[in-house]
Amino acid sequence: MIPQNIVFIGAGNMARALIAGLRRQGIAGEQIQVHAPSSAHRDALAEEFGIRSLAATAQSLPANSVVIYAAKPKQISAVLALWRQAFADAGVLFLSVAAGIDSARIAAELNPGSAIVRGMPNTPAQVGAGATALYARDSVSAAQRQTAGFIMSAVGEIYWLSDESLMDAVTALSGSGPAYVLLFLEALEDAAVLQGLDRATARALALQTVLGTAQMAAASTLSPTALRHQVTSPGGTTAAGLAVWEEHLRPLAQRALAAAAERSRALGSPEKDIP
Ligand SMILES: NC(=O)C1=CN([C@@H]2O[C@H](COP(=O)(O)OP(=O)(O)OC[C@H]3O[C@@H](n4cnc5c(N)ncnc54)[C@H](OP(=O)(O)O)[C@@H]3O)[C@@H](O)[C@H]2O)C=CC1
Ligand SMILES: O=C(O)[C@@H]1CCC=N1
Repeated sequence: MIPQNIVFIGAGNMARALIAGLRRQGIAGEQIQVHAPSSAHRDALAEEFGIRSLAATAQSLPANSVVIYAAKPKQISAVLALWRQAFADAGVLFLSVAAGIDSARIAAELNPGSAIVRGMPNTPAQVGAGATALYARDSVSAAQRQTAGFIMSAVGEIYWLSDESLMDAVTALSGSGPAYVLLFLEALEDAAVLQGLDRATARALALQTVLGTAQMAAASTLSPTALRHQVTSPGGTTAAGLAVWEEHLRPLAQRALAAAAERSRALGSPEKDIP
C-alpha cells in the first residue's frame, strides 16, 4: 500500500537517503514532511526534494500516516513524549530505524496497541543499494507491513525478521557493515601504496576489486568459499596472502560483530548512560 502522508522525525543521513528513495519511487513531495530541531537542516531537505518542512510538533496527523523515526536512539523517549498525542490515531504506522531501540519499548512509551515496525537500513541506501532488515509487531496489519516494505524497498533490498532479538546481530552486520568495508578499502589502498602503487591507482584498483567481487558473488550460485578457491592457485600469490588473512580475520570479525551487537543492546537500555 502506497503511503499518503509520511512524516520524518530527523533530517540526517538516513532521513535524506529514504526521502531521496521515496521521491525516486514517485511519491509526491507534498506527501512527505520532515521535522528536526535545526531549521537549516530540515529546510535544506525541503528545498532539495520539494517536500514540506515541519517546524513544530504536529498535534494531529491524517489517518494512515506513516511516521519514520530517524533521529538518534537516545532522543527517542523525549520525541515519543512530545508526539504521543499526534500518534494516538490508530491508523498511524510508526517505523523506527533507531539502532538498539526495541519495539516493545516504543510500544510501552507510545501506546501498547500502536502499529510499530522496526527497521535497520544502511548507508548504501543513499544510492538505492541498501540492505534493510525489518520486524513488525503483531499489531501491524498486513497493509501496514506492505507499506513499511514499500518504503524501505525504495532504497534497496529488504529482509523480514520473525525474531526481533536478531536485530542486534543485523545491526552489527549490515547496519554497521559499510564502515567495515570502507575501513578494509582504506587498509588495502594503504598497503598497495606501501608496495609502490600511486594512491589514485591503489584506490581505483581496491574499489573495483571489492565492487567486482561483490557483483560476481551476487551473480553466482557458488558459495564464497568455492569462488575463493577459483582465485587460489596452489603455491601461488593468493595462497601466500590468504595465509596471513586467515591468521587474524575470522577472530577479528567475531570480536567486531560481538562488540557492535553488545553496543546495540546497550543503546536500547534506558538505564545505561548513553553518550
Ligand atoms: N547512519 C547509519 O549508518 C545508520 C543509522 N541508523 C539509525 O538512524 C538514525 C539516524 O541516524 P543518522 O541519520 O545517521 O543521524 P544524523 O545525526 O545524521 O541525524 C539525526 C537527526 O536527528 C535530528 N534530531 C535530533 N533531535 C531531534 C528531536 N528531538 N526531534 C527530531 N529530530 C531530532 C537531528 O536534527 P538536527 O538536524 O536539527 O541536528 C538530525 O537531523 C539513528 O537512530 C541511527 O541509529 C540506522 C542504520 C544505519
Ligand atoms: O553506528 C550506529 O550506531 C549506527 C547504527 C548502524 C550504523 N550506524
